[in-house]
Amino acid sequence: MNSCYLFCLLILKQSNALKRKLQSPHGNPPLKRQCKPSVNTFKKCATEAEVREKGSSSQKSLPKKQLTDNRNESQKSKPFVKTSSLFRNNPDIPEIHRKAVQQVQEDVFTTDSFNQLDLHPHLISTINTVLNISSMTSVQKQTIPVLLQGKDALVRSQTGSGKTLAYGIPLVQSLQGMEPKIQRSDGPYALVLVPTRELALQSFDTMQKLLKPFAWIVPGVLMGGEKRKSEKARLRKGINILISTPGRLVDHIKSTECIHFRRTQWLIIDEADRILDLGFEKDVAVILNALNAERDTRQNVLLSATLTEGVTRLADISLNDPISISIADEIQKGPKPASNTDRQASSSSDCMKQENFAVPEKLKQYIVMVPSKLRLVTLAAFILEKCKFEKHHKMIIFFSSCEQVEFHYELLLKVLAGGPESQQPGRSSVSPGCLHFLRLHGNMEQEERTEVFQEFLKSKTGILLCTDVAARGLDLPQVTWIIQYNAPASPAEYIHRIGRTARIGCHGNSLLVLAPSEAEYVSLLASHKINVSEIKMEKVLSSLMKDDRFKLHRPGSKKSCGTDPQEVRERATVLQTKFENYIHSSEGTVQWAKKALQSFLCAYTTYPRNLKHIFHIKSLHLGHVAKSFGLRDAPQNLTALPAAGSKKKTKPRPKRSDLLRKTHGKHRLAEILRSEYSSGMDTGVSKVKKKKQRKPGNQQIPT
Ligand SMILES: Nc1ncnc2c1ncn2[C@@H]1O[C@H](COP(=O)(O)OP(=O)(O)OP(=O)(O)O)[C@@H](O)[C@H]1O
Repeated sequence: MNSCYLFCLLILKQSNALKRKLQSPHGNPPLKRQCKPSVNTFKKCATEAEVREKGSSSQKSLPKKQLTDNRNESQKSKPFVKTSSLFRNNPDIPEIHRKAVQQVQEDVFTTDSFNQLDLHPHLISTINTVLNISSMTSVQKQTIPVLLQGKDALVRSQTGSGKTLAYGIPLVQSLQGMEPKIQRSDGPYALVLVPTRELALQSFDTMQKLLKPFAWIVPGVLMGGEKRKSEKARLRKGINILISTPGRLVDHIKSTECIHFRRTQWLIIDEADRILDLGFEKDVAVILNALNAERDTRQNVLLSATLTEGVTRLADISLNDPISISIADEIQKGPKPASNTDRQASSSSDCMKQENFAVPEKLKQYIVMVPSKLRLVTLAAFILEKCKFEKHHKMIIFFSSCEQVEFHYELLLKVLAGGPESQQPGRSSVSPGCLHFLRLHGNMEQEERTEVFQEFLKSKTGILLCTDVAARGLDLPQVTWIIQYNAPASPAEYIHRIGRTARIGCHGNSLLVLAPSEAEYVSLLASHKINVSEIKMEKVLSSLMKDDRFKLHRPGSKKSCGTDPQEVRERATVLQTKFENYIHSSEGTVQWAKKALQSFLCAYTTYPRNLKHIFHIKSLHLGHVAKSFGLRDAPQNLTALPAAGSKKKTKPRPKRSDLLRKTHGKHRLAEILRSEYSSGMDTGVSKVKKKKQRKPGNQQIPT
């Protein structure tokens, strides 16, 4: 049993001992909270919510005792379902008092064309015709000349500003001109490290396009989940630009004889701050040792939208007198030069000290404050509003664990979209108004992961439920909404998640769902110069008025009118009842919901220490949180839950349970739970062959 699991159990016991009293968000003694006055205006019969499912409209409201009795009866005949009130005993939603901050902004585009650079004409025409790009972005204008001069660089610019081409173009320019001509069998001249498999595929795709006129240079991708044997065969044949996730590369360094870095002259680390996180640090050290052992000199490039001073530790071991390029900081440093785009790269790394990250100009950021009990219905209402009634939206929803992604995917599919028959696999678009759910997380088979990624990439609409595996680097066109159902662990991760929309000058929106006890997160974002506006939960829920599936049928009920708050609440309760009915339709689904809840609680314990005052498990009310997983009561028996993956009705997740068993220390656990950027082969690293002899004199980085 891992430490997190024990911790959760401890917390659950504590929560029970609190007898469901609500906890003050500020850590004061628990208080019985009152609902807002406006909530109290809701009539008792509705808040008691003796909600009948379809076909039971002839029944009248019953006293509470009778209701309970009826419910017991209903185990057989199911005439009634009681949903305890969603709208009572919720904590107050605090007012958000904060100063508006001036967000850091960058100019994405310049008017300069690629012709101004000293590039091979075929490369320029490929950029123009294959990639359909004519003018450089700011980061490209700053970075390409520096890299063409052979210098090392630290590059920071906002999400979706074209960093891939900022390193891709000079890389291809330099390799195509090499004499004697590069041969496939030479092996890697360049190594590109990226944190996830999908980003590896995407970068590979871009590289392939750039290399069209230079067919003798072979790019290749190594990533977890692929057959190791076929990767070995490809390595044997030769890969000149090797794109890989760190874990998978380490695996090959340790077990594949033919891999070598004799000619590796470029090291590019994309999403460098992410790759330097605790989870990857060891892998990167192994990789740098392997590179250093075979070659003394190399050109190194580190890129991210959120490069910070913390990255200088890697910079120290991997960079040689680097040039720092930070588009936003150049703007902040002083009065704008005559031409906005004419900024000079800085030779100091001072600008990386800045922890205020640029946000795309056309990105509108929102938060919604939702009491735990109402989270699920609010999410569902928001999805309906944007993807069913407004249409033409493409949405990504972030969760903090794979189990939650699987759980919400199935639940929303069954209850909101009307079952799997409404989802035709393989299609790239759906009819307007029809909800099309997809999911992506680290416990899926690679084949399916790639299929889903490709499908969402090509699709004009759709709702992708995912973990942070999709937070970094992915360029998914036309995404209009980013929902963060669980708050990210850092402002940097917030920036990357929202950065999946509003790319390269496009419009986009993001919504962060916070519990009232998490309200201070808004100030935390503001302290990093991130401005958010509030959307009221009631406004989100009012979209249920457009969907008569959630209308409460009862004798004498009047015609629905506009956004009557009482009816909105009734409908929210009907929807919640549908969720609960689905969950309580079998013991298997109840266990499944408990597991998802448990994984949420586990993930909640992994927020870093500096955020514990905002995200402390003690401020969660277990019974209320349970409701957002469709459970009618706070689970009393989480201890009795089967081991992950062993229950028939629950989703088998052997990899995850393996990972959890192999987890040592909270940081590693946090890594797995929050991000799961694993190579897919990470548990197999132990079958390691000793790597070749290191060159004497080369610096060895401790692993
Ligand atoms: N000069 C350009 N003009 C127009 N579009 C461009 C240009 N350069 C790149 N793009 C396009 O912009 C999109 C985003 O580029 P890219 O994925 O490289 O951004 P990024 O800065 O790496 O983002 P992230 O920080 O999220 O990884 C891609 O679709 C790319 O094709």
